[in-house]
Amino acid sequence: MAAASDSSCKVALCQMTVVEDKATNIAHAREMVKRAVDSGAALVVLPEVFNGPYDTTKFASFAEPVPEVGGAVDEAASPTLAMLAATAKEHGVFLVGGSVAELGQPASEGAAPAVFNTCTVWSPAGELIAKHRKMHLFDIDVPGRITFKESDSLTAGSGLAAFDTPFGRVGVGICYDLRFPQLSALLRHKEDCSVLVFPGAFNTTTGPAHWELLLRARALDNQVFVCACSPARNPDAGYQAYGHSMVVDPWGAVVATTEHDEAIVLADMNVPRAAEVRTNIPISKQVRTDLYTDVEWKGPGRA
Ligand SMILES: NC(=O)CC(=O)C(=O)O
Repeated sequence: MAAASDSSCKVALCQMTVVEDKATNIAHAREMVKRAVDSGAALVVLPEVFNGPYDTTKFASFAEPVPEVGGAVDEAASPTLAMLAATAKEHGVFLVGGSVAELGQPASEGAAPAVFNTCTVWSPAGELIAKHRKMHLFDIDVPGRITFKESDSLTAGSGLAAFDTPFGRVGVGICYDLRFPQLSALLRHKEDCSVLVFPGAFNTTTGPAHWELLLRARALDNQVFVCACSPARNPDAGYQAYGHSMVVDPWGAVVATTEHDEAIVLADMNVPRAAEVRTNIPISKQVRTDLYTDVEWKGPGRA
């Protein structure tokens, strides 16, 4: 395992090119993780849906069963997860395995199996230590630019996922989850995370407008490190990923990023910096939770 003190950690975001062929993607992810570890990373992150195309008509055919936290991988049924477990163990790193389409149980008897967009996290011993099912599905319609409806083929998750490391507690969300400040706030305040990791795949419409803004906002309003890993742009793909994988510090500054081509983004995270920023600007202590319960809106968002 790459040297990591108790407080600082080198993170690597593997902005990999994803193609139509699952076996090629699995082999390529394994090779990029190795390169990241060779660069000194102790925490390695892969992109959203890294083992196949980001395409609602194809999620089901790429889906694999995902065990519960602590469970064993069925190597024949879940070759992507088998690779993640083995690679984390081989290199002794924490591996945030981007996301894969997860083959779940049918919602009712006779129904098709539910499919989730699921991030798995692997310990340096190769154990599954966290699992997050994308909580907010990416259903948008920007006429003439992009229409995407994950809910055509995916089911939303409902739980929080976080894990402990020697350098601090890390929370996980996936892509569109970034747009909901409530989830990041829960990871920060309920789960006590100092680092948030988001495998994500914004696109050439929403990426330039919102990606950096959202990552910096989540870092600043929670005073945490935010690490977001995208696929590289593949000109042959139906969905054009934005790229620009990025690490933002608790002050809201971008500390490492790239363009849209394949790359490994590396950053040193001095995790105690999060506590320092919270002392400098103590919004967690100044927050008026005594008032919000009286005035809080508990209904759905207004259209
Ligand atoms: N792909 C996503 O889940 C989200 C996205 O592209 C966006 O919010 O924009």
